[in-house]
Amino acid sequence: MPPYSLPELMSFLDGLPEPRIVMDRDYRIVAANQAYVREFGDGTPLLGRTCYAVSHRYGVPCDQAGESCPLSRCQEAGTPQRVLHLHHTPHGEEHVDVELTPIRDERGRIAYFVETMRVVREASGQAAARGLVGRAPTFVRMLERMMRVADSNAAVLLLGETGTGKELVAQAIHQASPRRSGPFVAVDCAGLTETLFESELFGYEKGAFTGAGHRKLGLVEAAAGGTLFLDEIGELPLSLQVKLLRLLETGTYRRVGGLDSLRADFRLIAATHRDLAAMVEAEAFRRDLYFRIDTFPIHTPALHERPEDIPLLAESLLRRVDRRSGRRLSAEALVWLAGRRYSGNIRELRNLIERATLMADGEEIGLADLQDDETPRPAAPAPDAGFRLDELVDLATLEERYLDWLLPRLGNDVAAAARRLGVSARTLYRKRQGRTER
Ligand SMILES: Nc1ncnc2c1ncn2[C@@H]1O[C@H](COP(=O)(O)OP(=O)(O)OP(=O)(O)O)[C@@H](O)[C@H]1O
Repeated sequence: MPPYSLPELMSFLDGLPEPRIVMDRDYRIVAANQAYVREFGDGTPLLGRTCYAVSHRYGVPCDQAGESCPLSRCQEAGTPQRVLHLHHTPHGEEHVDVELTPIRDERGRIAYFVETMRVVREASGQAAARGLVGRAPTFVRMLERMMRVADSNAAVLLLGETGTGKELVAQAIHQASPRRSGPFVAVDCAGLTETLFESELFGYEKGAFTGAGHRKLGLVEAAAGGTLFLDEIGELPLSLQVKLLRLLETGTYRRVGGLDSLRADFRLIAATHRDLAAMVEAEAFRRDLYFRIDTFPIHTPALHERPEDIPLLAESLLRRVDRRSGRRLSAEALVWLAGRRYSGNIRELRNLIERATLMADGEEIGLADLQDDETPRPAAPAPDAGFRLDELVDLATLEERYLDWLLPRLGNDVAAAARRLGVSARTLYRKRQGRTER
């Protein structure tokens, strides 16, 4: 017998707000608390049914259906296990954060498992008019990392191609964090010049410089109690990286023209589409700043890493951009969208759908509406188009043009290009920045 009888365990669990069930070693539900019945109950009795049948409609445990199973992991490791699963709920399929804790009998053997569930409100597994949507394994992996880090105050670094949803992910982490009632302040580092950096981030006192007619709050101060999102951090010039590092290390700053040292109170989320590690090697990004912001990196997958999500995203984006409600994409249109390459990722998909909604007159958006795309797109260059030069140029220009031709072919991956060219990434960065090699 376990140290607690089932009725004792249940009366304890019933008092808890989160949905919880108790399972035996054979995956059978032996008890469910009131919160679980309220949120996940489907009207049919739960007791005696297996968790995989109720949550997934599987005939076999999750690990035999190609998913990770927290129960078998918990059994093997003997410690609590946490995973993210897509579960059937009365509201359709939703992402659920599942935590399993073993309950031992007096001889130390695992007798039961208590499973605690939390529906992830920050992302949807079905088409939705707002927020993150997705169900592909790469998306679920990202979501799992987001949910793990959200509770903490750790710095997060979002790494992913342009248009993969880094800003949306940053907002979702903020929403899932204890700072959700505080502000979310986004800063585009690409737009920060030397002169703007301090006045934008730290604010200024009245009379700090000509034109400073009143005290202005900086973005760091505006983010107090919330999250500061530094977008495009890879674009920050080296001279400004030092200033940012000082803020992060000391946790204090001064308004321009001010004497008081003010304490910063924000959770940092930074994002970039650049290969920061390669930039560090190339000395284009400070190593100390990199390690300061890289506490918890999260990769935001490109569309080609989650092609199965394209129809779901397309349906969701249609609800967001169409001024007429209730229209659908034709089956043919969905197939065409799913088979396309997107160098601009979800942003490009969104634009494509928005244009099509303007072209379509009927209730259905068809292939012709999508293909009526007259804007010349900076399409990814055809891989077989060779390098050509039709005029006489000096060697420096030749090198420059060759790099202009080569880099897009390698996805603008400087580290990969450097390997192909037999030079260091650092040399290549310097060439791109128009500097002479040291
Ligand atoms: N998982 C998702 N579900 C639904 N919409 C998404 C998702 N990810 C991104 N989007 C939408 O795609 C567009 C681009 O997203 P976002 O601006 O967050 O990308 P980004 O990675 O920050 O881009 P950049 O690097 O260019 O700043 C936005 O309209 C956003 O709402």
